[in-house]
Amino acid sequence: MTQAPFPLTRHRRLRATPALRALVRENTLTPSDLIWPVFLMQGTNEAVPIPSMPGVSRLTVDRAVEAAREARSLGIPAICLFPYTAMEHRTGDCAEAWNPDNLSNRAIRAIKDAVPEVAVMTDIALDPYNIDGHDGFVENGEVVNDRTVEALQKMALAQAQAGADILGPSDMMDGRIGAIRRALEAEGFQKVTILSYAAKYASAFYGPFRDAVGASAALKGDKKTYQMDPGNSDEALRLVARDLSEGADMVMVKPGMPYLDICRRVKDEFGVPTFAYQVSGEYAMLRAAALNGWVDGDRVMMESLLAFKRAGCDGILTYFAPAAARAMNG
Ligand SMILES: NCc1[nH]cc(CCC(=O)O)c1CC(=O)O
Repeated sequence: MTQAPFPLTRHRRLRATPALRALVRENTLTPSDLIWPVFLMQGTNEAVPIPSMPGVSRLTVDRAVEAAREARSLGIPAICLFPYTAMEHRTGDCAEAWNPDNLSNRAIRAIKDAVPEVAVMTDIALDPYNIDGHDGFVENGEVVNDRTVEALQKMALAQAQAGADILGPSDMMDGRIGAIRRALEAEGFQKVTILSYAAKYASAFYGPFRDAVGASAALKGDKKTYQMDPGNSDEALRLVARDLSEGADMVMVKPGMPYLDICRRVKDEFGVPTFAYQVSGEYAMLRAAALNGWVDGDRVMMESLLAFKRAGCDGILTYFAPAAARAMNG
């Protein structure tokens, strides 16, 4: 780097006015950087607030369609669906996961019917349907890999059939990306994309999400045998490489803010479309501080999202999506 000595160089010159700051700003945020996660529930014309996520509600399918319309008008390109599954649909065999008419698949169809321009992303993992609350089948107290992957293939095909644009395997089983990609190709779904939750950590920041989808009570034990150890960084690169080699189109790091170092490493190493998930606990802590008047809610929201862009991310899954897009649209 070449720099004249002070006072020939004065760094404050370029910070002196809004115009100059705007001119030299390296990273910016736009509504098209956002994916909006939406929680689904049974029923019609209802929204039930989630206490640990102030400002976020579970929506019935018709209300989720309204959310998709709002996404379109705000310039948010994609929404991601997470179902709150009724207790009677949580079973040992997780069959509801690939039911073509389950809540999630009905919502995909309704949204693609009404607002085809908005991309619909899904979650692929068994936890909403599993009596044990785990992302995979539990046999003799162990989360088993290969049998789970077969179930995830069926789940993926049902979602593709319903019209999903982006499949989001969030389960962290080995071999699932390749298995899902092969199934999609075999069934003629060449255009369906996979955004792999490639580096997903076993995190305490998922707490409010598990309340939102009713998984907190169901979960026995923890997810440390399949989700990553928060102490690891090189392993994230191996997992991203593996998922890309199996046919992932895009990759994700999750959680977000505590793992920006991983986002940067992934982007530098692979240069592929890289996303981060600013998860429920991150949203909850920023909202809680804002509601207490301890921080300026809008400003910490925008600053936290811009940090992902600076770390190299192409986009962010965030519960702030509609609020942030509204703020940007002025
Ligand atoms: N496979 C389930 C899943 N998909 C997204 C999240 C977390 C999202 C959030 O906290 O906002 C989780 C929770 C988990 O792994 O236990």
